[in-house]
Amino acid sequence: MIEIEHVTKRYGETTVVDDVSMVIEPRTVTVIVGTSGSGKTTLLRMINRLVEPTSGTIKLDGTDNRSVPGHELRRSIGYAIQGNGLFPHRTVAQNIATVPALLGWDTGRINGRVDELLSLLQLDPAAFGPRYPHELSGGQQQRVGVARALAAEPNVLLMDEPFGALDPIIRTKAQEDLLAIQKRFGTTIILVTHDMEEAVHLGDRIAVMDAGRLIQYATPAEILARPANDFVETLIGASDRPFKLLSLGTVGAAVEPGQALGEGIRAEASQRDALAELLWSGRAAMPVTAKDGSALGRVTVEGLLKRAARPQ
Ligand SMILES: Nc1ncnc2c1ncn2[C@@H]1O[C@H](COP(=O)(O)OP(=O)(O)OP(=O)(O)O)[C@@H](O)[C@H]1O
Repeated sequence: MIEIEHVTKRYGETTVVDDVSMVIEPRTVTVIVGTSGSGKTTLLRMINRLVEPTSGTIKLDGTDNRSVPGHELRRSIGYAIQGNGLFPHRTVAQNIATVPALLGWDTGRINGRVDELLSLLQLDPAAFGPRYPHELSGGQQQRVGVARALAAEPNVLLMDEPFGALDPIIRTKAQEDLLAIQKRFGTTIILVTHDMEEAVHLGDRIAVMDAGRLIQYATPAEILARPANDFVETLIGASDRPFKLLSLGTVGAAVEPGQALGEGIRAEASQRDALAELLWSGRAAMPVTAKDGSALGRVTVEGLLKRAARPQ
C-alpha cells in the first residue's frame, strides 16, 4: 500500500503539487491524469524520491520512504519513462540486467530473469538479447524499457507516459501486455498519462490533477458517471462518454439468453466493440461465444444502449 499524506512540492514561490493525499491499494493500477504542467510527473517522482517533497509524507507499506537512502529505494521500485531511457552502449540483455546486477544476483538468476521478461514481452531472447537499443524499433525499445523496470521483481512500478511515443496499434498492444504482466506479477502500477482514454482502459482508479491539486480520485466508472467538476468533465470528453462507459464492461457481462444469426463475438471482448460491430453490420443482435467456442447467448443493441446510459 502507498499512502500519500498532505504532500506539497514548491519551487520557489510556485506550488506545483498542492497538498495531495491519496491511498494506493496494492496490486492495482492507478493512473494519474491531467493537463500538461499539472504536477503529475512531480507527484510520481516523489514516490521514489527523485524529487523530495517540500512537506508531507509518503509511506510504502507503512514505512516512510525517507527511512531508506534514495538510491536503495529506487532499486526496489521500477521506473519506466517515455522514450525508454535505455543505455545505448549496453545490449538489451545488459540493459535489463542493470538493477539485478547492482543487487548482486548470480549470473544464472539474472539470465533466467532476462529471458523470462523478454519472452513475456514477446521478444525472442536469443534474437533480441544481444542487440543494441538502436537496432530495435521504438515499440521494441519501449518494451525493453518496461522489462528493465521490472527486472528486479519490484512490488511497485512507476511509469511516466510510457506509451506516449507509440503509434496507436502498438500502443494498444503495449497496454494489453502491461495488463497481462500486472496480473501475472501482481505489481502495483502507478502510471502518468494525459490521455483519458488510456486512463479509463488501464486504471483500477484514476487520479485527476489540475494545477497541482488532486481534483478527483475514483474508479473509471465513477469518474465517467460523476465527474467532480467541469474540468474533469472536459477531460473525459462528454460526447464520448457512453462509449467509454461501454469499453469498461465485457460482452460476457451483457449476455442475454437467446440466439442470433451471423458471426459471433467472444465473451471477453468489450461491450463497446460489440456495439460497434452490431451497428456496422446492421444487426440488432449477435451470438456470444466462450473461449472454447461454445454458445453463451446473445448480445443486443437494445441491451447495450441501456448500459451506455448515465448510471443512476
Ligand atoms: N525542477 C524544477 N524546477 C522548477 N519548476 C519545476 C521543476 N520541475 C517541474 N517544475 C514545474 O512544475 C510544474 C509541474 O511539472 P510536472 O512535470 O510535474 O507536470 P506534468 O503534469 O507531469 O506535465 P507534463 O504532462 O507536461 O509532463 C510545471 O509547471 C513545471 O514547469
